[in-house]
Amino acid sequence: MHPRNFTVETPYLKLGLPFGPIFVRPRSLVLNATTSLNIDCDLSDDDLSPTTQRKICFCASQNPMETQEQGLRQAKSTLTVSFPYHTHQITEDYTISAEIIGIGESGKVMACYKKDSGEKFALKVLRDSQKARREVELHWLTCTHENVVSILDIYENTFDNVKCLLLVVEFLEGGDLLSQFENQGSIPYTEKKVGEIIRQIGNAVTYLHDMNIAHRDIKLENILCSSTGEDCVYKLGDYGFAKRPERNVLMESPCCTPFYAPPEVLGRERYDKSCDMWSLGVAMYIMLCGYPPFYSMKGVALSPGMRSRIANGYYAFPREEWDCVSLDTKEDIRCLLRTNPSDRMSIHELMATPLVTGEPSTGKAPTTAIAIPGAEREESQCEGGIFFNEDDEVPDTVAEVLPVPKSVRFLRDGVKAPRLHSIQEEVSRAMEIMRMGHDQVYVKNPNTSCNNLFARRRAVHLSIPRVQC
Ligand SMILES: Nc1ncnc2c1ncn2[C@@H]1O[C@H](COP(=O)(O)OP(=O)(O)OP(=O)(O)O)[C@@H](O)[C@H]1O
Repeated sequence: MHPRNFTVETPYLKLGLPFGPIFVRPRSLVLNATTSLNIDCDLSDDDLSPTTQRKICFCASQNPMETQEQGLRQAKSTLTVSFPYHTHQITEDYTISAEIIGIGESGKVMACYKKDSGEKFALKVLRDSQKARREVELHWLTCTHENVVSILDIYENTFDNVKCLLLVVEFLEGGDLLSQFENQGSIPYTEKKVGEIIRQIGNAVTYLHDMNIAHRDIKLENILCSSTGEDCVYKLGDYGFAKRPERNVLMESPCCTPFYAPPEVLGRERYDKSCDMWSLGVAMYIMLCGYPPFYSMKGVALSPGMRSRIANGYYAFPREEWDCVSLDTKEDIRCLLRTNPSDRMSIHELMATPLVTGEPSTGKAPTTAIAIPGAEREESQCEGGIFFNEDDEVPDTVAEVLPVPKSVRFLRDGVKAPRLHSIQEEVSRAMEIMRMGHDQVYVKNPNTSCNNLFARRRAVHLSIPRVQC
């Protein structure tokens, strides 16, 4: 689409982007994501002779494009940040449109158009920070993969004395997978379709994990679709929580290998990757039945009950939706939703499953999701089924277990289901808890919180009336 057809150049202040005066400079930079990290990851341990190791270490701390173009700057901290970026104003190259493509926690994603070709792209603006730089760096390192959203250009521009990183990425017309799923009524996808989605996203995750990068925020909103048709290509985006082992431990050692890394660092790395596998399990579950495995029944953000159910792996495969799903696929989900990170299926194991490869299934019998006394009692009602009492707390005794999980009752009783988007928010917060070393704490607004437990305590102790939600 050409910008002449529909867009008027927007006053940037309206977008909260007070672009300054434009300085025109000759430029020709096209980002080329060949990066030193590829080099250090592609080598097997055997290849790591001391000379090679030193060479890699050197490469890892140098930006090979540093001298390529005026306006391109090497990031200041070479050990932690290594991506090329422009320092001239983005408006010299792109027309920023008022069209909002999506809204995420870190702000709006806007449409922008390349001035010389009229091509549409998506623009993400991040306030410059260590976290933002990590996001851009890890995304840039992996963005040449066909199932990762490609980065076209990166700018470092200052607006009102606030330094920002501007990320121009390919625009994916099909939008995010959660919206696509909801737009068709949250009707479960077939196993074939889920297998195809997981195959593509799994390819991206394999690529990341093999580079020792954990995405840590895999969810349907962060899977972007090239189209709404059968030929859709699925791509992983939003590296806001992505992480790889601390460079100062793994890279600053004299020979540039993990020999000096303490076990907790290596352990954490494995933990982070297994967090991705758990998320893939949740995504698969949602796509196969139309509701998530874990959520609060009271429509509140992450309740104590939901938290406990996640921690204990209490979820169900209610028959109504899951009878038509193969035993193998349910078993895959069980292996992905294992509570102990080290027991969880790895990405390589997932990629070898019949669901992903499309090969005939072995038809092996499933194991139970979690062994709790009395769970067998429910088998007739819901396979692998567990939990849920009225107060959204984890049941203390088996007697409190309901035969039909409340999690799906709203579907059967014709009650309007909560939008998956709001449920996903809760799952996202659960993810925050699962991430080790997460650097954001979510604090609810006490005046508007609908959390029942909090409301009860507030009413009892402070005589403040309950919020009507
Ligand atoms: N390249 C793109 N093409 C099309 N839509 C996009 C693109 N990038 C982002 N979006 C839309 O914008 C939404 C938010 O984008 P993104 O996840 O990158 O932002 P965020 O602020 O990091 O969000 P989050 O809340 O997940 O942290 C996406 O869910 C998607 O709907």
